[in-house]
Amino acid sequence: MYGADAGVLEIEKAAIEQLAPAVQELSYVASSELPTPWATFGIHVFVEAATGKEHLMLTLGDVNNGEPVLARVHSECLTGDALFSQRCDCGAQLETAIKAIATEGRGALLYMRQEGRGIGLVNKIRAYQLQDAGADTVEANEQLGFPADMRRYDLCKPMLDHFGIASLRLMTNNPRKVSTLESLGVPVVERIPIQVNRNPFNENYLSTKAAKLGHWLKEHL
Ligand SMILES: Nc1nc2c(ncn2[C@@H]2O[C@H](COP(=O)(O)OP(=O)(O)OP(=O)(O)O)[C@@H](O)[C@H]2O)c(=O)[nH]1
Ligand SMILES: [Zn+2]
Repeated sequence: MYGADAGVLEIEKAAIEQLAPAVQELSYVASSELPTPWATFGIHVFVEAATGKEHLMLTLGDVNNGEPVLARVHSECLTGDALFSQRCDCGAQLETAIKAIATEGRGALLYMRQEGRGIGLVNKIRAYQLQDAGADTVEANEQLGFPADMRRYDLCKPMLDHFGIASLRLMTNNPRKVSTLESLGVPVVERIPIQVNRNPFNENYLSTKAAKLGHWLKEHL
C-alpha cells in the first residue's frame, strides 16, 4: 500500500517538475533597443528565479516567421567578452556571432550568465591560477572539486519560445550544446563552425576543448 502511494507521489512529482520550469524558473522582464557598430538589435532581459541571474537575448529581424534562425548561445566570460582576454576564444566568438547576425539581418544571440562554464568568476580565476601551475582547463576544474562543465541550457527553451523561434542554425563548435538543445526540443538544422582567434595564449585551452570535451576544432582533430 505504502509502495503504491509512494509511486503515485513520484508520478505527481514528475508531472509537476515537467510543468514547472517554463512557468516558474524564468521570467521575461523587459525589452529595449541596443545599437551596436553593426546593427541595432532588440535587447531582452529574463530573470532566473532560483539564482536571480539576468539572462539576456539580442534579436534582429523577423525571427518568428518559421524559418530557422541564425543563432549563438553564448555563456558569459567576463574576461574574454569584456576585458579582451586572449586566454580563451570567447570575446572573438561573441563579436563574430553578432557581426554574422547583423550581416544576415536576422538572428538571435542568447547571452547566458553561466560564467566559467558554470563555476563562477571567482572559481574561474582560481582555475586560471591552477592552469598557470600546469593544469589544463578540465584538470583545474576537477582540482577545485567541480565537473569539467557545469552549464545547463534548459533555460534557452523558454527564451526561444518567448520569441516564437522554433529551430536554429547554430554557431558553435560544441557538440554538447547541439545535443542538449535538440534534447530540449529545439532542432538545430545546421551547425555553423565558429573558429576564431587561435593564438599562443589559448592554444592549450583549445586543444583541451578538442581532446577532452570533444569540440569540433579543425586544427586539433
Ligand atoms: N572553468 C573555466 N571556464 C572557462 C575557461 N575559459 C573560458 N571559460 C568559460 O567557458 C565558457 C565558454 O562558453 P561558450 O563561449 O559558450 O563556448 P563553448 O561551450 O566553449 O562552445 P562554442 O559554442 O564552440 O564556443 C564561458 O562560460 C567561459 O567563462 C577556463 O579556463 N576555465
Ligand atoms: Zn572565455
